[in-house]
Amino acid sequence: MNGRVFVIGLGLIGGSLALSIKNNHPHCTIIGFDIAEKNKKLGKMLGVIDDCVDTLEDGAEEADLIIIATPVRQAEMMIEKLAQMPLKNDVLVTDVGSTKGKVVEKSRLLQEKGITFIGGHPMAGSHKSGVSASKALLFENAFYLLTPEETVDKNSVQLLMNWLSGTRAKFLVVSPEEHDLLTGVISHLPHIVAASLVHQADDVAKSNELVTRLAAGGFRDITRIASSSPAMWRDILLHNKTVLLELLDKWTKEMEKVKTLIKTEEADEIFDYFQVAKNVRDELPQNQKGAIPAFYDLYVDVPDYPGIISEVTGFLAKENISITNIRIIETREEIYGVLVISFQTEEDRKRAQACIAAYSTYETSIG
Ligand SMILES: NC(=O)C1=CN([C@@H]2O[C@H](COP(=O)(O)OP(=O)(O)OC[C@H]3O[C@@H](n4cnc5c(N)ncnc54)[C@H](O)[C@@H]3O)[C@@H](O)[C@H]2O)C=CC1
Ligand SMILES: O=C(O)C(=O)Cc1ccc(O)cc1
Repeated sequence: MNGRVFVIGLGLIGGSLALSIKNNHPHCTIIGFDIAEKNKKLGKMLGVIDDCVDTLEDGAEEADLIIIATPVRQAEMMIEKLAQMPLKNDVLVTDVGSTKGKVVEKSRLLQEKGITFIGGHPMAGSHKSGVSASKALLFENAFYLLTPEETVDKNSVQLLMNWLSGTRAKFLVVSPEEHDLLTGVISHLPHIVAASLVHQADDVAKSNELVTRLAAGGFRDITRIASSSPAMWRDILLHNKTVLLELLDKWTKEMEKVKTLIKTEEADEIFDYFQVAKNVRDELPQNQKGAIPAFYDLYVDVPDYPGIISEVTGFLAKENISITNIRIIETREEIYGVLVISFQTEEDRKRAQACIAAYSTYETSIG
């Protein structure tokens, strides 16, 4: 497709969408805007955008597609501003925010001007932020939720999906309310819990320095998402207030239940509590991107000697297999350590497994 795409907010998500749109529509022109000058410069330098503009007006007026990719409270402000600007009659406006209720409500200002707005949320991402972390295939196989209001023409929804086809995401239409409930349960509440676990450990660390050292393993993994952008999460919590207050009430009750089970030493019920959770979790789809992305981890049993990491990455480099992360699990005191290598795709993980088997006798497992 030809046309001008205007991306407002050149961060992880705005940048990744810009790259994926360009991949499938090489003849379109991607213009970027960000309040931070350095992000515009970086976006251009990295080839994420074709050009940048100094003001919102300069980018919006001639745009065929406008993507608002700022934190959600800023997104509301962007909509207010766009509603006061002369825009093309047939421009499509969308956003990428993690909450939808308030953004869609605000979008009625555009609708009153005859401008089509379709709320959007690519349900994949990372705890990293910024345009330099952008990837064209960040959303591959992820769900991409769209929340068009009933007044929105089906052709406009199709047009937006065509623009976004390079994401290779799976589009799903839901109402803004359903969206906020679903993401509250599977993404927003878990972020609050992750942050609270870090706070709790930090509190104990003040009187026992061993906490920090021991937290390097599994604790670090389950609290990874607590490293996400505080500004983004502040806005998400404020936007999804009603849903989150209800979920937190339920969570508190759930914790009270667990407390009682422990106090009364109900061994069988405690067992059941974990057994049911295990059954449910084991049935969740594997290797499919959700809001909290799955990583394609490969565990490699390796001898613990200096240079082992470069030896194994050397095997992978010979076969041109890219990795996204590598670390050693240090929980064991014996001679052998476990190297955990993360890949972007299942195919890369399979190739890596075959490659390591071909070059060494190290045992591998997918955990
Ligand atoms: N990070 C993630 O994993 C995901 C984030 N989202 C949503 O995407 C949106 C963007 O998130 P990220 O790209 O991760 O954040 P980011 O922090 O990487 O990028 C946001 C960008 O917006 C810019 N910005 C802020 N206010 C602005 C304004 N008034 N005008 C122009 N630019 C402005 C910032 O300077 C920054 O470059 C958020 O609404 C978030 O809820 C959605 C899916 C995943
Ligand atoms: O880094 C992670 O695990 C995330 O949870 C990414 C994420 C953050 C916000 C979203 O709205 C969707 C996905």
